[in-house]
Amino acid sequence: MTSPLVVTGLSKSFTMHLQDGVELPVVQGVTFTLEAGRCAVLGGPSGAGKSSILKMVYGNYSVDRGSIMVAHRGQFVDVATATPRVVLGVRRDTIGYVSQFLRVVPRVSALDVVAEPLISRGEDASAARPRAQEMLARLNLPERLWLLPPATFSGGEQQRVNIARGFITDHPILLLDEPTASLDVNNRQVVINLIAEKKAAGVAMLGIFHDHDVRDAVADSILDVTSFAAGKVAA
Ligand SMILES: Nc1ncnc2c1ncn2[C@@H]1O[C@H](COP(=O)(O)OP(=O)(O)OP(=O)(O)O)[C@@H](O)[C@H]1O
Repeated sequence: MTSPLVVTGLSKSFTMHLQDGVELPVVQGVTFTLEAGRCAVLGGPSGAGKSSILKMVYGNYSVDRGSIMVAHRGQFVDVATATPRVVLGVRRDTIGYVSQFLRVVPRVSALDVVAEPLISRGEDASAARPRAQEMLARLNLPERLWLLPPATFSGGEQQRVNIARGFITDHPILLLDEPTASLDVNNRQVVINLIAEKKAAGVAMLGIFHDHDVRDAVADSILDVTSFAAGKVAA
């Protein structure tokens, strides 16, 4: 089977313009392949560049060298060099992203925040809203909160809205940036179950999990970010 995501020789440094243009190397030569139905976890110490890799794959950070080939609408596109228009298409149809924090939109209810990715992909609101309710119920968000905007929710409540929004779609690739960071043990287990269901559905996942129990439960392979620059071969 063709891999949905092939990353080759990815390198990036940041130029600190306020400090005489000092170059801060972040990652070098990152090379890996994601497989459908498996979850690869980025490992390595704090500051090794794990989040930066996710942001490059999602097209949020520019890339200095290397390629990010994504199977998108029946062909491969290189996110590293794609136009913003193509990157938006990749995000709509191919790569989903569950970040640690919810980007709160004023006056939009939690239910609509969760249903929105389905509606923007052409699903009817009448079908999308019950699915959003189902996701919020699974993540134990109290029903009294569903019609309120999440701006005043607790950190864990906001994160659950964010997870519901990220997992509701059927993107074939899912990026997970510490989705369980502020969750209690019950809700962590819900996320572990959601990831298992995505695997069964053939979704390829790339994630960062600082919680060892969650990492052990979901990881099919660990990609040590520091090993690439040293020229070692990744799992
Ligand atoms: N936008 C940016 N501008 C400048 N430096 C940045 C930027 N984003 C990340 N960095 C730097 O790149 C390095 C890697 O950061 P990154 O967040 O990718 O690491 P990480 O492995 O995800 O860390 P953690 O496990 O602590 O979240 C850090 O030294 C960070 O300060």
